[in-house]
Amino acid sequence: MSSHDINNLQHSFRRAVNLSGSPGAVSTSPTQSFMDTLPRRMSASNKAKALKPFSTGDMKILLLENVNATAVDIFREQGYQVEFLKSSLPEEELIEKIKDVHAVGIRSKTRLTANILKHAKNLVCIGCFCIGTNQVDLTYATNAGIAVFNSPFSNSRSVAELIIGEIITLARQVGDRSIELHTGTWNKVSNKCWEVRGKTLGIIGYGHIGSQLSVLAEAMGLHVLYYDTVTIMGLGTARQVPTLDELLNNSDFITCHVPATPETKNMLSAPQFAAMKEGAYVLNASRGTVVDIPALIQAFKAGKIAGAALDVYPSEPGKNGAGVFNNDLNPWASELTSLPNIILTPHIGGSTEEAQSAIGVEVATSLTKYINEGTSVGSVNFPEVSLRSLDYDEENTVRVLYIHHNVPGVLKTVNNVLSNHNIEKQFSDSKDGVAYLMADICDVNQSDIKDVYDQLNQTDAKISIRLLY
Ligand SMILES: NC(=O)c1ccc[n+]([C@@H]2O[C@H](COP(=O)([O-])OP(=O)(O)OC[C@H]3O[C@@H](n4cnc5c(N)ncnc54)[C@H](O)[C@@H]3O)[C@@H](O)[C@H]2O)c1
Ligand SMILES: O=C(O)[C@H](O)COP(=O)(O)O
Repeated sequence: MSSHDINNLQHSFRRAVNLSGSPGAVSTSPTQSFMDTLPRRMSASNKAKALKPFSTGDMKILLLENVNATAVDIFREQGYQVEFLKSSLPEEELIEKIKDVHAVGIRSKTRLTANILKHAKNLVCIGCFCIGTNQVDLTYATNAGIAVFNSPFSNSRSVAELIIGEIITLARQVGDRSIELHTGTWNKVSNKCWEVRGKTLGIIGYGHIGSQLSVLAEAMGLHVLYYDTVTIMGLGTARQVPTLDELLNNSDFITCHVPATPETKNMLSAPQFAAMKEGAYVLNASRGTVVDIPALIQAFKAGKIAGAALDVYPSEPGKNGAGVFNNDLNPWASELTSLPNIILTPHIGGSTEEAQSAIGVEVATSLTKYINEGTSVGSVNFPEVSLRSLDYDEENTVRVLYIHHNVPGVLKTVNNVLSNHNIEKQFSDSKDGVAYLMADICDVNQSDIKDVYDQLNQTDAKISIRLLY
């Protein structure tokens, strides 16, 4: 039995009826062994309240990158132990911290590589408090039985609004005029300053953000073209084009809203800049790998593009501070920062109060439901499995959470074990070679629980097991 299994088992066996906010909450001591902790049932007066299936006070949550207070509140209300840090952590420090936590919450900066995750022996789930999940080694996480959650669209509107602001800022050279006046220079010019009305916006990636942006842009009188690998119905009069080149040839503003994938790496590089209209503007608030920045610098210097707005970079600092965006991080940094009409923002596309608050609630709720009930709805790497709440009024009911490799014969073996009891309800689904079975079994005596666990633990296909009761 791995230490991951042991921990999951111990936590499952340490269940107590721990009611959130209840002064009389019962919690088992972390020093108790699982044999000491007989299941305790809710009293009738507490029936309506949320029930934690084990001692939530034992759950350790590590939150990095200044995750919103809404999330911290939700976790603390559950009784979890929460460690909150404002910044990301260097690899060595993260390895130390992640060793004994059950859930970790990150944003876009923290890389959860296989090398880090292999130390996370107790980790049950990861919360990406953002849209992107490319910072997590999803393959490793899946094969280690770690569910990953994100917030797929809570900050889409914030990004779309930033891009609208930047389109006008670029077209009117507002950034340069502002910098000049900050240093006392009055430079009233109209040369190469444009209205956006009647111009064409080319959107690369017409997903949550791209499509929101499309609606806002049309309201300002822009024509919208979009390129996407999937055929998508255009909103308003926006028109999908069949090739990236067609979009590049015909757009005055080109904005990227695609995920970081091998296909989107350097999607805008020298040939694509060459294909753009003279004096086009380029915007990227997706991922730093999508635009080849040295090629962008060359295109700008050659007069091919008239300006750019970048919110994301191939390498980004792990924390705020003066001087952290430098040539050590990205070798072209000083050259880029010296150019006019290039708006540079520190990955703030989704950084609004509204977005962060909504993301905090959404991801913390998903993690809590997964930890307490096993519900994987909304997970990016697990099959979505859910059952109605476990009936804690029923004596001797146990919820079995069994994550396994999706190979033939597993369900037969598992149900052979479970069918010694009354299987009240069961749900199973698979995704990319990994399957997840959730079952509530009744008539399980205290002495049977370890037996169920041991038998499931011996199955070849097992990745991880939790028993909630
Ligand atoms: N700057 C920020 O703060 C910020 C905030 C939110 C999201 N983002 C990033 O923005 C990106 C887009 O987010 P979203 O929510 O709109 O994603 P989404 O998944 O809703 O949409 C992405 C779209 O890109 C398309 N696509 C994928 N590969 C493509 C390719 N090779 N060519 C053309 N189209 C392709 C998809 O079909 C999809 O329609 C993500 O990378 C996300 O991480 C950045
Ligand atoms: O993926 C995202 O949602 C964005 O890149 C925002 O990331 P952040 O939470 O680190 O600002």
